Amino acid sequence: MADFELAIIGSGSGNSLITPDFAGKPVAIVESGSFGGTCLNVGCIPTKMYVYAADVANTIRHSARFGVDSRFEGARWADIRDRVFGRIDPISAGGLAYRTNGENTTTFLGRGQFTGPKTIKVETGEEFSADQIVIAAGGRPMIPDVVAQSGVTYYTSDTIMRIDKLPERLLTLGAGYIGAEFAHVFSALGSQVTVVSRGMRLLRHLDSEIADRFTVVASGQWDLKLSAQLSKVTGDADEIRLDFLDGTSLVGDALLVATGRVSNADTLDLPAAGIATTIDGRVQVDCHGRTNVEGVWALGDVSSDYQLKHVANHEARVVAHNLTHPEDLRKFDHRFVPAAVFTQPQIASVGLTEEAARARDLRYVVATQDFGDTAYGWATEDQTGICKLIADPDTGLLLGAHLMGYQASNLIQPLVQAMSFGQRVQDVARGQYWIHPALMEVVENALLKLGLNES
Ligand SMILES: Cc1cc2nc3c(=O)[nH]c(=O)nc-3n(C[C@H](O)[C@H](O)[C@H](O)COP(=O)(O)OP(=O)(O)OC[C@H]3O[C@@H](n4cnc5c(N)ncnc54)[C@H](O)[C@@H]3O)c2cc1C
Ligand SMILES: NC(=O)c1ccc[n+]([C@@H]2O[C@H](COP(=O)([O-])OP(=O)(O)OC[C@H]3O[C@@H](n4cnc5c(N)ncnc54)[C@H](O)[C@@H]3O)[C@@H](O)[C@H]2O)c1
Repeated sequence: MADFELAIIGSGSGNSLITPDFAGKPVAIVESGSFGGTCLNVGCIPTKMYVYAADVANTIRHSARFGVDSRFEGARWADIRDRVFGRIDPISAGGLAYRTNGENTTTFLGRGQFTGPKTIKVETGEEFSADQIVIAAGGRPMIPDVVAQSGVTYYTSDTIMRIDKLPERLLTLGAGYIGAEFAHVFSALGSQVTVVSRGMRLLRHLDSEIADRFTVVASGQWDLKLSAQLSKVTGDADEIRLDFLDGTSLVGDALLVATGRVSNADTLDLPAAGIATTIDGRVQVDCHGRTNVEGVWALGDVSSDYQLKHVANHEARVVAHNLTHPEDLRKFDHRFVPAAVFTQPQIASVGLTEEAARARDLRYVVATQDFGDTAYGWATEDQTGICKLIADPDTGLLLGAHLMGYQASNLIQPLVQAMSFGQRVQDVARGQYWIHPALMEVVENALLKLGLNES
């Protein structure tokens, strides 16, 4: 049986573990799907390339508001798709070739499973051992039974970006990140989109003020079916029908299921290695990325509290260090994890929601700044954008930041920085210049509005 110094299951964030510290040392990497993992092939990167095309389409649609006449004449779906995957597929293929031809790296293409604490068998029949193993096997879409057992053809984020033509009527089950991003993409490019949400509001993980505001904006863009309890899914290749407990139904040409993602931990035969899992089925790790089995580590969606690429990347950097520095272990830093939803309008958040601050019985103050009440907001005719900040009035430290509006995913960064480095609101607001009349003034104004106890 071949023996490796390091074996990695999953070529997403796991691929970045092969640092110069492993130069000349034998490393195995096992991949059952597309090389490069979710973010590259079916996640962050292709979705944001589609989102950009959707933003362009909407800019054209709404240009008359600025006195610029134009007409949206349609989207060439196949051309958009081919631009996206014409960029991505060669990167995936190049990454695979690089590792396959690498002097010290061996790729195994197929599903890997544990056969013991330090041994892995690939579905191709190959089996090997390794001194250290990193589980970076990610997650997969969760499909509710009512859909899975219906026998009806449906799409997930893994498949919908490769379809041949834009559906006329798209039904989106789930109103989280993926539902909101794809609703924007398909609606802007020309589909009639209906978003089906179990709750009263979309993106319910957000601060409720932002989620409420977004739900109102979304209702002007897409058809919404809120508080929906799906009872039956039927249909054929031409039409899908969703029936709900309240007696209503919806029909569409295609169904996107976006009801969350689950860890792939259950596919790895972890019991064969004695590796423990959490109650919700993720690989259990400590703050250094160690599982309960010595020499076996895990990171990213398969084990993390977060299903975000910047978190998986961070965890990979920590584990990469720890693999070769057993006397100087680093810790994951999950204190201030930001996230953005690339829908229309964009949404970004970090830290506590107001509900969470209240539930923790914290002393806090809140300030909000509408994008529309700043000079750049006048330029963009913004009517919905908001920056909401939550801070501790005594220490002047931010507790949470929540933005909805143009470029929210960028605007939030100085707030993430302030929280990460313990910078006080007063210092951030007045200890530096803010470029006038940049859109970033929404952040400056919100900071200045916070009613703190000292200045
Ligand atoms: C549609 C979509 C959009 C997203 N957009 C964003 C975004 O904008 N920003 C953001 O931060 N995050 C985003 N995410 C989340 C992000 O993609 C993930 O958090 C991140 O890719 C997780 O990385 P990972 O390395 O843990 O897992 P992955 O990248 O999923 O890598 C795991 C790899 O392991 C392989 N594998 C699984 N089981 C086995 C096995 N038994 N044997 C061998 N190989 C195996 C899989 O094929 C996969 O290639 C998005 C996700 C989706 C689905
Ligand atoms: N921009 C980004 O960073 C980005 C983009 C896409 C995905 N992601 C990551 O991927 C994860 C998965 O995305 P997602 O949108 O699938 O999950 P999600 O958790 O964001 O949203 C899932 C939605 O499905 C609903 N739902 C769950 N079970 C259901 C059921 N049985 N019937 C009907 N509705 C149901 C939930 O109420 C929720 O509205 C996200 O949590 C996020 O971490 C991130």
